Amino acid sequence: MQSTAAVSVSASAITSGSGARSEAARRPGGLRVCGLRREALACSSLRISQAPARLAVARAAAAAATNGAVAGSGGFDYDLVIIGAGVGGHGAALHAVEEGLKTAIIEGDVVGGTCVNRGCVPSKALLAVSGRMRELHDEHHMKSMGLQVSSTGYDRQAVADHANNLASKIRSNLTNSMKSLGVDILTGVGTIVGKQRVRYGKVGFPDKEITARNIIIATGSTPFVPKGIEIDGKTVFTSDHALKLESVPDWIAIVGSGYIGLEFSDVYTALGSEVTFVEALDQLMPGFDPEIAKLAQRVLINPRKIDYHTGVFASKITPAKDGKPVLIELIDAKTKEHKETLEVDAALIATGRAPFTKGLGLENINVVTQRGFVPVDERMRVMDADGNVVPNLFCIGDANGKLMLAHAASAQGISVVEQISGRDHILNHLSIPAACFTHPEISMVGLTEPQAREKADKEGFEISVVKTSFKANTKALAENEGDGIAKLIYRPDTGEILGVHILGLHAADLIHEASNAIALGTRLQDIKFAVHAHPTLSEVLDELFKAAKLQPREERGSKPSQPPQPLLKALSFITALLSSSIRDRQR
Ligand SMILES: Cc1cc2nc3c(=O)[nH]c(=O)nc-3n(C[C@H](O)[C@H](O)[C@H](O)COP(=O)(O)OP(=O)(O)OC[C@H]3O[C@@H](n4cnc5c(N)ncnc54)[C@H](O)[C@@H]3O)c2cc1C
Ligand SMILES: NC(=O)c1ccc[n+]([C@@H]2O[C@H](COP(=O)([O-])OP(=O)(O)OC[C@H]3O[C@@H](n4cnc5c(N)ncnc54)[C@H](O)[C@@H]3O)[C@@H](O)[C@H]2O)c1
Repeated sequence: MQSTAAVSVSASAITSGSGARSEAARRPGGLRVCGLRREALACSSLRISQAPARLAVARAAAAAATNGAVAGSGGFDYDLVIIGAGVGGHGAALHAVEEGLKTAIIEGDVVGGTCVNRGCVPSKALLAVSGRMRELHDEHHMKSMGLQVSSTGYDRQAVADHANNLASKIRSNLTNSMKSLGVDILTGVGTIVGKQRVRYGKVGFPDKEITARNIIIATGSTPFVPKGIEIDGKTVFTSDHALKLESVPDWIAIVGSGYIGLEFSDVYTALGSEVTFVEALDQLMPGFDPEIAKLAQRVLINPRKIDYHTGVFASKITPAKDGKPVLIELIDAKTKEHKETLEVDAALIATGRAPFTKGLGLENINVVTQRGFVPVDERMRVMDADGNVVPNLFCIGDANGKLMLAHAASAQGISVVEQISGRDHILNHLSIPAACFTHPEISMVGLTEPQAREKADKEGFEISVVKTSFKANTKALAENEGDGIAKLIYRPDTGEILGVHILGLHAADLIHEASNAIALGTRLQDIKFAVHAHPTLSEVLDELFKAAKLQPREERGSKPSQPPQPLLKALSFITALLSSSIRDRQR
């Protein structure tokens, strides 16, 4: 039991879990890449002493990619300026300094952005508490393992402090990792004032100007609040307020059953609230694979104190005032007719996020946003109003709206730095996993079944689907956590993995075997022979891959698997090295 999480318990025997460890990933060149997941401590141990040898090569390659001028020269103040120090900007900055690029990051608020201060980090601290509370409250679960819990309770302020302290810790780790590597952290709001020129300073009065060979916009997003909803921050609020856990309402309506809604329903119900979901679409969790959403409803919604209204919009929400409760007017999502008015203690608005791109000065460079999102191509290069690439300007993370996840933002940033370092790179977004950290967790990568069927119909191939259950897994049963399935959608003719969806214990960790397989182009005919330790939850995926029925070898598509990314990277590194040494000899 972590002492910082304020759950008070008295149990006859409880085994404590260990904390997560972050680790720097190794790259072919021998340097570690510090990205989002390496945010905690590993970045400070990055071996920068190895950098100089590659630095010259990287600079030469970057120069080649940007019309011949050597990076750091040519009159620019910086090789790279990043606007926004969230996880996307941080991932890009660390990779840039590793590549030898002189880098600055401009932040208008606090380092860490949404994920660290108002998103992933504090929410996962609250979910860690809710997971333990849920387990300790589950008398049947405890008894079946021979445990007795005589009483449970929590101290709301201490739980809130746990989340806040974690955010502060990660924020300072992020800041220190950039400082120690020589990233210039510039304070103020950044505005693009012309090609390769950024001004920054106080809002409306940006008084300092810098130039950069390349600029990355990484300005993120803020909560989207539909018209008619009045936020008072006390009884009607967004995740920004909810994460402070200033209260635990007896009855809370959660508007929107996406990631935020679902995770907060897990927190609130574990802490004793009753929840009512209001969802505009016809089913809860509409973003998930429908079969997984259905099972999630059986596991995460129905047994808990949760009811729901689907197919309705919350058209008007009035905060509690003068002894009156929060009023929520529901209208039919299709006919727009008034359906009913809910009276609740509080309402959490979890209806998506809006890009934070106002005031960026995009009009100065002929860029028009689309619903606020910065238009980009598959290389994150910003497109102008005429559909042309704006040279030396990129946009990553929530601000481009491609995939609003922390690790996606960071991966896009690393991909951009690869390009400006002279190595072409396109990130395969279908290989990026996502997870919802409920108890149990849900995770996914690639296509949902309906998406895969649509693609198959269009492109004229067959798909197959197999499933395995956590109920048949020894480790899950030892933990008494047999609720859950894993689902694989694949092409029987080629063995290509199209999508994997998991609901069950530690699903968020399990998904990486599938996402790495997709990223590296590994086919089922190969991965099904990989060996998994016994007894582990990973065997759920082992079973899944083995269950896939492929066409006989001679009938299978002959298209070779995509070469692994590390191999591609190593090849492009060698090419860059050779071409820079040839150029050196010609000078
Ligand atoms: C409650 C919640 C939970 C979440 N949980 C998860 C999770 O578990 N896993 C996950 O992958 N994702 C999660 N997300 C999503 C994740 O937080 C975002 O996808 C991620 O933060 C996006 O990163 P970013 O770098 O694009 O933007 P942000 O993190 O939003 O950072 C943008 C930064 O830019 C700064 N900025 C904006 N404009 C300017 C300007 N003009 N000049 C200077 N600075 C500027 C902002 O102040 C901010 O610091 C969660 C989100 C929320 C709200
Ligand atoms: N674990 C994670 O990775 C994690 C956790 C939290 C947030 N996030 C990210 O943050 C982003 C925002 O999350 P979110 O849950 O707010 O958005 P979301 O897009 O996941 O879900 C929003 C839901 O609100 C519904 N909705 C919209 N307007 C409505 C209205 N007026 N009345 C009723 N329902 C309405 C939508 O149909 C949808 O189901 C997501 O894109 C997600 O990627 C990720």
